[in-house]
Amino acid sequence: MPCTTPAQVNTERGIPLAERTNIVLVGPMGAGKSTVGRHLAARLQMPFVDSDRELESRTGVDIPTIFEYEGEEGFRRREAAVLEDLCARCGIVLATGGGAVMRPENREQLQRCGLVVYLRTPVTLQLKRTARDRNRPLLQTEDPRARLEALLEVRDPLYREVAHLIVDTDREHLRSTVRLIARQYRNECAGNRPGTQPGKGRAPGARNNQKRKAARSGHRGA
Ligand SMILES: Nc1ncnc2c1ncn2[C@@H]1O[C@H](COP(=O)(O)OP(=O)(O)O)[C@@H](O)[C@H]1O
Ligand SMILES: O=C(O)C1=C[C@@H](OP(=O)(O)O)[C@@H](O)[C@H](O)C1
Ligand SMILES: [Mg+2]
Repeated sequence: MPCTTPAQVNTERGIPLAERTNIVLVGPMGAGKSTVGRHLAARLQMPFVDSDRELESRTGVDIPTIFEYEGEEGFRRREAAVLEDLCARCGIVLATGGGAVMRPENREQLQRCGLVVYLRTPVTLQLKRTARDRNRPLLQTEDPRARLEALLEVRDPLYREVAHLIVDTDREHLRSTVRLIARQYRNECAGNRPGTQPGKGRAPGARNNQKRKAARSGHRGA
């Protein structure tokens, strides 16, 4: 269900821009989705939801326990159900888990419900940021670098497919990443929320995936 007035129409993939009132962060483990999401939400005064934390609070157990008892398949099933519920909300900042893009139905819902931002991060940085955390079952392996590389090979095209905007987190500090996404959201989507006005101008440094794709396919982007 659209959150607001269907005044603006975006031709890209037939998805009305007016449905996008959320900000959705995608990207690999250690990209900073949870961290950037929390700061972004504070800056924009929007509620912040992390789909992994939501899943943990619904089940009452942590992610490694879900993997232990139900395997990755069980985790993905639960994750998809959580994402479906969260995508029905309006005006939130949503940090997804790194594998949220694996299911086509997730990709479609994420795309529809918000401005999707891919936090692109090199594997070396992912490794550094996740080294001390035991809460990611997929990295509890002999060779986490090889695992991250293999995952990125499969997932990078999916992150790109779903994203409206790609931000390189290795080139930007946390604060400037947050500022850049906030500005882009204000420009593109904030006017969709009642009582808000879209901003002016484009955030410097932002790479608008939608517009690049639209230019290639001869469409006009959002
Ligand atoms: N832009 C950043 N610069 C420096 N450290 C970061 C940045 N983003 C995240 N981190 C750190 O990296 C770790 C993993 O970040 P997290 O937000 O949990 O990533 P994700 O949710 O994408 O897996 C955290 O300790 C966080 O403080
Ligand atoms: O990449 C993945 O498949 C996963 C990423 C994790 O979230 P973060 O990306 O926030 O670390 C979490 O959802 C789970 O451990 C699986
Ligand atoms: Mg996270």
